[in-house]
Amino acid sequence: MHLVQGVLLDVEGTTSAVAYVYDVMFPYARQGMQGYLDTNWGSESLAEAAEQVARDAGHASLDAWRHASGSDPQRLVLDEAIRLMDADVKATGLKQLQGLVWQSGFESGELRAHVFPDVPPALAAWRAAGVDVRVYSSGSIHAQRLFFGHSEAGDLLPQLSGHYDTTTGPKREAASYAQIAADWGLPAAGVLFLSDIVAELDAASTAGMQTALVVRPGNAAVEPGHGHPVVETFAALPLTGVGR
Ligand SMILES: CSCCC(=O)C(=O)COP(=O)(O)O
Ligand SMILES: [Mg+2]
Repeated sequence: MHLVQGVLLDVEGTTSAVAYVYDVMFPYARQGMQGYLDTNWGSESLAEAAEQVARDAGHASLDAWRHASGSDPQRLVLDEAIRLMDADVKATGLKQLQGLVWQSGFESGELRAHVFPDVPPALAAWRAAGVDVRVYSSGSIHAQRLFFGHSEAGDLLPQLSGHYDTTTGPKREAASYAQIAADWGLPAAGVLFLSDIVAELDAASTAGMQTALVVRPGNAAVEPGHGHPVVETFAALPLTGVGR
């Protein structure tokens, strides 16, 4: 492994169990979506997410969608959110909506994010060694901050120096990783991207990043021959950075 100045982390299947996201967080969002829309329709953050849902659905705006369909905009957004959740589509607008619904769960303590036990000590060790750690997830930046701010291991946000979501670009496109490295101010080759998804690692590698496939309990099996180094724990990555 070459010199690592920054570590870029995927969440689901990498820092945290797929089962926590699918069995706890997604059902929480699905059950709470209609009530959240009913209570908060007209709020600024919900309006922004609703506009993004409309754009993701191919409309110029929510108003344009309403005109084209003749339907109530709140109904359009709810139906589309449920359709996307049922199809497990990680669309930017849906992820923004889910983050808003999760907020009260994380803040009340009803939700506490799972992290694998090797994650908190590795984050602390990497940071102490001068390695900058950031997150790139399909989950919105708002959701990421709630997640790592309310984990089973406590508040991990002080160990993280940045967050990226799909507003930067899709996780399976090399341009997204080039954009992240540019925003970070690091050469792509100085960044190690850790993920459970080979297509994401391929995209990061095409952009020039170092990569490792993270294999965790409960992850989907990965076909051999992908060419990425494999780790089962972050403890296998005793990185020594150079600071910035
Ligand atoms: C960090 S927010 C909850 C996770 C989430 O909604 C998600 O879609 C995870 O996607 P990832 O890109 O981290 O695998
Ligand atoms: Mg993942």
